[in-house]
Amino acid sequence: MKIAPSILSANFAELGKDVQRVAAGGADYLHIDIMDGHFVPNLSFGLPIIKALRPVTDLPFDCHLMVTNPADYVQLLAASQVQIIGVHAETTAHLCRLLQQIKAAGCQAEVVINPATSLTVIEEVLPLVDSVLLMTVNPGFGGQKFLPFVLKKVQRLARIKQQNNYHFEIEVDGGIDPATIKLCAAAGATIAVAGSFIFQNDPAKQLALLKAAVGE
Ligand SMILES: O=C(CO)[C@H](O)[C@H](O)COP(=O)(O)O
Ligand SMILES: [Fe+2]
Repeated sequence: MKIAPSILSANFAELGKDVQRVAAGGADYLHIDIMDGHFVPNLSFGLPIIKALRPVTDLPFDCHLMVTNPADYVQLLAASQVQIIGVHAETTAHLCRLLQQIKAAGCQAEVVINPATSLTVIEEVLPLVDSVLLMTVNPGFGGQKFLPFVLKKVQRLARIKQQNNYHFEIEVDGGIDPATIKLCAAAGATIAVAGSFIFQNDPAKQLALLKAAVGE
């Protein structure tokens, strides 16, 4: 199980230091939540923050776009050396084209769905994607409670992946702590995003608690 700390819950007054702390603690990715106040009822941060953080760490940037017009940002994010671009299936009528644009820009394509969105919405594009992010909270805010009904969706996706010999990562995002990461790993998730759990205390210590919970 790989871990992607979400900087949404970092201390913004010392963001660079917090990023270095999670990198030193053994994080596998840096999860960056971009919110526009339209697709989700919250604002977070944008490209200047990504550009400022890029020289701070070699960790791959996993950019979770919670915006109504993700296609407008693909080129800008690729130019800012973001490795993974995650787009919500709910934001576009042309999901296949959007994922192709991400790949053509040289990035890994990640498709994201809300807790209430069915896997059937993304089934046809599964051969195209590098990762599938299943939201385990309703997107928009850190510190929310994990929604256990999504575990069945994780299991179903893991089964589809195995049956078709697909190679995408199965990522979960929201409400991850030592108890819920264990449930997600058992269901077949391969990457866990964690924000408030990691940054509520010493990030390296918190990362170690998550890894220990999944036997790493
Ligand atoms: O996409 C997100 C919210 O929309 C965040 O990545 C997620 O909520 C992480 O925060 P926490 O671990 O505190 O739930
Ligand atoms: Fe996220």
